[in-house]
Amino acid sequence: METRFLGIPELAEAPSVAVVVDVMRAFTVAAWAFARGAEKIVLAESPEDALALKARHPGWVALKDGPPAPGFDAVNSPGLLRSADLAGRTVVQKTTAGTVGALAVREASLVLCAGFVVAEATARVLRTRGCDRVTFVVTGEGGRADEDLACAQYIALRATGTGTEATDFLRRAAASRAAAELAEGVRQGVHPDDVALCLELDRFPFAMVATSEDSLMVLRPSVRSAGPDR
Ligand SMILES: O=C(O)[C@H](CS(=O)(=O)O)OP(=O)(O)O
Ligand SMILES: [Mg+2]
Repeated sequence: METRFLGIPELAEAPSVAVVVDVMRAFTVAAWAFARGAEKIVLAESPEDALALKARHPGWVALKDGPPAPGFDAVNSPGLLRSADLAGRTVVQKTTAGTVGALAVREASLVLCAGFVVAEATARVLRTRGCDRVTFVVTGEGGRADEDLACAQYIALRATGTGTEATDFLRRAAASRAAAELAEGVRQGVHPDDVALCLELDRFPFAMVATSEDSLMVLRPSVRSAGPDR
């Protein structure tokens, strides 16, 4: 498998297969939303778009990063979301890095959104589909966020089938700037358990696939299909 690791500003043309990584916190939050019963997540272009979508669909749950904001129902925190009842709900998510990265590769034929909590499930999709060229989008800090790069490198190694040990990759993520900012209260809309929740390896058995639906980019969980792994 040929892999490359790019920041959002480095995405020149649409890749064929993209794995968009945001460990802290967008795609850990997305995975928790599905675990709490959400049917789908619409990735919004802007806070204004998120609110406009919610205005058209009052039953939808609008979520954005930063502090609680008027019109929004939730913040981008796994610790705060893990007790929410989202059964059957549609979540509209807008964050600084993760959702922007996914929208930047919306023309790709396969878009997976990932963090450590869905690492093995994501790698399995790449293996079973026999993807030979994969672009990992390292969403944080213009491509330099080490929590995202470490997770991307780990998934890439798992996808090639090698028995990669996760410890060093998780250690890098735990030592990242994002982890420090979350722990020190620099970032807002934070629960004390957020960093630990973002570092839970393979907490969930599903991968997360984003596709275009009616001009929106929609993320859904993808449970392992029957049949042999390759
Ligand atoms: O909510 C987060 O952790 C960040 C927001 S920021 O980097 O603190 O501004 O967003 P994400 O897109 O999940 O990295
Ligand atoms: Mg991030």
